[in-house]
Amino acid sequence: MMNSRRASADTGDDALTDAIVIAGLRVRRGRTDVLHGLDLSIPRGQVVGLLGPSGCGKTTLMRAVVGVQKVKSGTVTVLGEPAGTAALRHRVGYVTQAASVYDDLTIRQNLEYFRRVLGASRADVDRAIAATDLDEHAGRLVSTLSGGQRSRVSLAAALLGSPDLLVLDEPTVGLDPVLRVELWTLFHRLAEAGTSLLVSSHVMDEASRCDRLILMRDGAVLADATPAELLAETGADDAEGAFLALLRRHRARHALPDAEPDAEPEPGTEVDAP
Ligand SMILES: Nc1ncnc2c1ncn2[C@@H]1O[C@H](COP(=O)(O)OP(=O)(O)OP(=O)(O)O)[C@@H](O)[C@H]1O
Repeated sequence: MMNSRRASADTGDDALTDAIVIAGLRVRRGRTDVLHGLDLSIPRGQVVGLLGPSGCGKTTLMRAVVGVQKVKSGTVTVLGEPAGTAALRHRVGYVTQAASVYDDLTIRQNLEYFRRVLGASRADVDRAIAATDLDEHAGRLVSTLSGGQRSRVSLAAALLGSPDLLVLDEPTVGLDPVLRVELWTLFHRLAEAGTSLLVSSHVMDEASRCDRLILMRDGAVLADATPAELLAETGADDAEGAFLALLRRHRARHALPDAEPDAEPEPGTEVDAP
């Protein structure tokens, strides 16, 4: 695996300096071995992208990070604590692919409800609404919102209580390019304020928006590097090219047949499993 942080991953201080440290993580779902002994460390205060084709294990990895995934072996340490422990309940925000807000409540009513469940402050609701640019819609029923607005309500709910780590599963899926840019800008604003973000996507042109990238394939990590390091290391012009170059390298190393034809995916399209 290409990993420009391996030296730091070998030090014993990772649990303190990194938001997430994963060692030897194996997960089996149903009859499928989904993650095959993953080692990974994810720094604090950055927007880290988790990219790879549909079905490669991104959601499974995120579920392990938030502590809702049964694991076969290995450890997942989040903010210095074992994933899923009670101490992390208010420190980790998770937005799943499915909308997690109530259609028959307004934005503000939804956030008030979640605020009370979390025991967060009243001021948090206004802060979360402002952070997601939902001020002018706050009194509207969620059922009347567009897909992008609805995604932002889920994100606003995850921001309640000011979590130290946000785990966002494909938050930009189905959004138009303008909304996608707005959301990525918001992610970076949150990171600048000290939040760590792990954001999954299977749209490769979102790679350049991340501070750091984890490229996954078939339950394994192909690369863990900055976008610039990835391009320099592979000689590719963009993330798609880098992904394909790493894939060829991975196949050669594991003596797997090359894909035919080795077509470059269009920017903004899914990278289909060859
Ligand atoms: N509940 C389940 N039971 C059995 N297998 C599952 C279950 N959920 C997912 N899988 C399998 O685990 C593998 C990884 O799925 P996962 O959802 O983690 O991938 P992903 O990279 O997040 O995909 P996508 O980008 O489409 O969301 C796939 O082979 C999938 O079929």
